[in-house]
Amino acid sequence: MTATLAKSAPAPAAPAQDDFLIRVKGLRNQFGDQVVHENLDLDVRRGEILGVVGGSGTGKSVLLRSIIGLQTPSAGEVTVFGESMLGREETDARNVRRRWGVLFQNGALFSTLTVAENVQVPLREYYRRLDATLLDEIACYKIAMSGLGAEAGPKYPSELSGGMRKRAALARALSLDPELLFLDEPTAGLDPIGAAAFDELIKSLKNTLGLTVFLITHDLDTLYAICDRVAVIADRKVVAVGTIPELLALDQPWIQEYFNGPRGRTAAQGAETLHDEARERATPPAPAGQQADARA
Ligand SMILES: Nc1ncnc2c1ncn2[C@@H]1O[C@H](COP(=O)(O)OP(=O)(O)OP(=O)(O)O)[C@@H](O)[C@H]1O
Repeated sequence: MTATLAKSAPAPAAPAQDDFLIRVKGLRNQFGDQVVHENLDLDVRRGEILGVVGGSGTGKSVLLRSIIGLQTPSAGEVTVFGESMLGREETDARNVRRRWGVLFQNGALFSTLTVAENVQVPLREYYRRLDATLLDEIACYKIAMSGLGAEAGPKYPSELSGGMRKRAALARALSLDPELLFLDEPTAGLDPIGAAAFDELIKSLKNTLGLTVFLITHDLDTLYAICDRVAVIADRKVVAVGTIPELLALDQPWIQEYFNGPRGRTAAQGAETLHDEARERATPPAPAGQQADARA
């Protein structure tokens, strides 16, 4: 029976090795007696927005830090762009690091530098010979890409709203034209309209620049609006990865509570409404005669 089904409906081809930009295998992280990750596996596919969710303290940020080399795991393997990230020489690691951008949870902007100077920090680190005019031009361009006006460039982080600081941090994360973007709770602290605008920005940057995005979030609306797949961390490991419908079909208590709780249902309804509105906009109105027929 199974064989017949397999013949008539072949399973989709498994992604090739180089379709994975990030591969984490058997990761273990421990602080004192506290084991945060045990035998954690995760693959991130090229070109996808992967949402990473889990309860508070389940180790989402520690996972991000392990992938980008800010946290040395006690066991496991992390490869990014096919390169092993653990135990690398600093020069090698720098060459890999320049291919990604990171937006940390609190933005992590340098408070004594203006927005434009913040954006220039990675450029100065990697391209020491760039002249001041070019640095200014690149900073202007990145600031515009992140949706800020040019007037934000000479401002200090303390002079910006929370949403503007997120965009400034995003401009800095984009400064080296990354292929891969790490975002740690990018919409936390934003009002719903600001959060939705930020989601749209991430989606359009992903589409226009061909980015792969690793996105930690608690924001259900973000998951529905922009994530291709979602990875769920619980019990110290990734317990499931898939599209939201795939996750909803699983009998996993945290997943059911998260997506089917009151907030999850509201986010799903919101996504459905947006989907319907988009479909209506995309459907050309029927000719007048046909409309009359339909009403009759
Ligand atoms: N440098 C550290 N030293 C000791 N414990 C740490 C360190 N970094 C993280 N932890 C602990 O590891 C656990 C996971 O932290 P992490 O910040 O990854 O959680 P999270 O899932 O991102 O949480 P949240 O959703 O609340 O941001 C927490 O219990 C935290 O206290």
